[in-house]
Amino acid sequence: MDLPIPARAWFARGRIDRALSEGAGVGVTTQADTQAARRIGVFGGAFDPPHAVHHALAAAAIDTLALDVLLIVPTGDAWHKSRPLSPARDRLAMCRLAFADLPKARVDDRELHRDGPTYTIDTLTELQQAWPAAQLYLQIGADQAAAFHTWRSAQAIADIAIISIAARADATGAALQFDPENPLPGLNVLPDGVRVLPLPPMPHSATDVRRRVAQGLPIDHLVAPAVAGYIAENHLYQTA
Ligand SMILES: Nc1ncnc2c1ncn2[C@@H]1O[C@H](COP(=O)(O)OP(=O)(O)OP(=O)(O)O)[C@@H](O)[C@H]1O
Ligand SMILES: O=C(O)c1ccc[n+]([C@@H]2O[C@H](COP(=O)([O-])O)[C@@H](O)[C@H]2O)c1
Repeated sequence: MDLPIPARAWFARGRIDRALSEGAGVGVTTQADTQAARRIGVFGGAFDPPHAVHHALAAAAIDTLALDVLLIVPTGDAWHKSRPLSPARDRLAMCRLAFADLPKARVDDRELHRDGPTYTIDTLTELQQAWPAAQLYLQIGADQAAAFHTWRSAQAIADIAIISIAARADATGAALQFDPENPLPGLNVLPDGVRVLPLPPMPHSATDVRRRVAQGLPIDHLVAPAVAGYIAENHLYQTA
């Protein structure tokens, strides 16, 4: 399924450098700009690269969960991924471009500055300490919901944050197994501790984007124009 992405003037390739240097409207979180936030969403990922469904999830989470702010958190050292990620600088830059049209999104680079493997519990604990009055929402896809019990301190995460899950399809378009009655297998979560976003299962993946770039196939229907421009200008994903 292709998602239309509104092309904004500054998404044009020639303006990417300017957008990056200005932060493209989404900066690193500061205490000032989220001080009043009571509903803080956290959407972490490798974002290698951020694609159309990441954007759709972010927009849906902001609306459905009535978030004051959604932190887009690129992963530092993804201990759970078998392949090395692209440089943090590139993934951070692409996140700034990909989510810039969502006024409530903030790209937060804290995990990129943390030593050692990236654990979401560390991020949520920091946020909880910084904003003790806020309710935290953690946004994940159905693949991560199925693997959630393997995360470090998974139960503690579910105790700290409401987990918001988006259905996902595999490359064939078949929906991943996801039981709304038992959305986080192996965990003890109250019904109001979990939300499911009203989105259909979609098969997009960063793996597919990387593979298509390596094969010289178009990716314009899969990523924002500015992200496609960044990938081309920086010669990313030349090999899958
Ligand atoms: N098509 C999708 N549907 C639902 N959730 C998704 C989808 N793509 C990514 N997500 C979710 O977005 C978050 C970040 O994902 P990530 O950056 O690893 O993208 P990815 O497409 O899964 O990447 P890769 O193909 O490299 O593994 C995860 O919680 C993941 O479950
Ligand atoms: O903390 C953990 O143990 C943990 C295990 C697996 C995934 N995560 C986080 O889940 C998010 C999505 O992961 P991924 O692999 O789909 O990009 C990202 O922020 C990861 O850091 C976190």
